[in-house]
Amino acid sequence: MSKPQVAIIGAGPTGLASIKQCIADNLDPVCFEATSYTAGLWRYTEISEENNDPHSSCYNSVVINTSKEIVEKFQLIPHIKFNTTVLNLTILPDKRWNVRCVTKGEEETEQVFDYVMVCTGHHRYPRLPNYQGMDQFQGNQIHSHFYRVPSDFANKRVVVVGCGNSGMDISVELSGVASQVYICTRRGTLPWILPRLLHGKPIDHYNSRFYTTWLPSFVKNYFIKRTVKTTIGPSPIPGLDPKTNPSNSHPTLKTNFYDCLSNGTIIVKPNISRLNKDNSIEFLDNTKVENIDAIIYATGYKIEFPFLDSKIVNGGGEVLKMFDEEYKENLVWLYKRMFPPKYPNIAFLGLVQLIGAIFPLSEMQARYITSQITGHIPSHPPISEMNKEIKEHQASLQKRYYTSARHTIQGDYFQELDNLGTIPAFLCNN
Ligand SMILES: NC(=O)C1=CN([C@@H]2O[C@H](COP(=O)(O)OP(=O)(O)OC[C@H]3O[C@@H](n4cnc5c(N)ncnc54)[C@H](OP(=O)(O)O)[C@@H]3O)[C@@H](O)[C@H]2O)C=CC1
Repeated sequence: MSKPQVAIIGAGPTGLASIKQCIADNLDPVCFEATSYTAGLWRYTEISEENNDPHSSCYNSVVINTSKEIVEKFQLIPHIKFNTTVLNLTILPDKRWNVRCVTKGEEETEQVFDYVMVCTGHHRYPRLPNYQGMDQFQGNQIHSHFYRVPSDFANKRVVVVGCGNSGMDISVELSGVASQVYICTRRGTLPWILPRLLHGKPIDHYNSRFYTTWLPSFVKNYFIKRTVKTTIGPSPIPGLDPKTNPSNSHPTLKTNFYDCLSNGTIIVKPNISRLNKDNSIEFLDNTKVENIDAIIYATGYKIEFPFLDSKIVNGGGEVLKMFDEEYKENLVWLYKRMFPPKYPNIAFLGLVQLIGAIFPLSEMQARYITSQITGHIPSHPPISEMNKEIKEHQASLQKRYYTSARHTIQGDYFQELDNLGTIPAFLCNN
């Protein structure tokens, strides 16, 4: 009998884990990778005329592990079709998937697969705000996806929009070279800023099952607030400390942001109300800054899969009606964070924003899927049960996090691993 054929889309860390696991389970994987290299969105690439729409969102100072070891050790390269973009996936009457793709400089081709593992990540397509006057502003406007090095902004007056990790990192980098940096927060406050290291260890290493699963959130919030108070302290500019609890948002990690606030190289502003032709910018508190050279929108990413009908990922009409306008832009309606209830033989991996590293979960997801393809673990429950699980998960996210497009795929490290790893047949098989 021939081996089941599996299409893997993307050779980033999640795609590489998927190839490795398919090989281990005696499946036949073909990985389609749009670029000429592995590591996908996690590989730093310069922006140039030839590479003006980069895959990677990494700026030069982000420290990354490009997964070279796994590629070499498990001999994954022969399974990857580089420079090959998947254009379209269609489901066939026998529930297999037709993959239409094109390799650079060649004709389009089609191939049928028993299963598809989508591993393209969620930091590829910039989300932009919509401000009055954006089309009239004469300065440079870019999304943080296109930001690479601070020297491009030397001696410039720059406005950074958004206070996630990108906005905070970039504004601090720029503060060393720009003549003035402004950062806008649409919440009116700064986010919770947590120490990167605590007693010499990365802060996420203090996560434990007991902490994340058993402690009530008011106790967790108390501990985090106390840690922040004793390590970082409050904002040096009064009135900017967050009004929500630490557990209500994706955390932001410490840079020397507060140093920059105190010496004035970064000034915090509320959201923008309009941009003007004379390069001035007005804010919601009726203040105005003049002569702005550049705006960097660090406003996060859209979760998109251009080769697929979006309702496969977000559940479509009836499901979308349940959510707020912004939240539904990035809604992911997947059973166990991977499986669209109505579409068999396809899974999305790495679509969880963990507080902790994503790579162990990607690997666990790949193992779960290949165990299911090989029949070591049971297939899915009925569609109604899958929808119920997703609905409950989304309700718990909405209860915990404030409503924002950045919070639709949040996950806790241990719960997400346990959600897959506690199935006995799965453990025995691996
Ligand atoms: N060094 C590191 O470890 C880094 C990690 N990252 C990770 O990459 C991921 C993406 O981060 P990032 O690029 O910061 O994106 P995020 O989605 O995390 O943050 C986006 C920011 O933009 C704000 N925003 C969104 N839409 C608007 C709007 N229309 N008007 C004004 N403000 C808006 C959000 O506000 P609100 O909160 O109100 O939604 C939020 O402050 C995260 O997981 C992050 O942790 C990124 C950079 C560095």
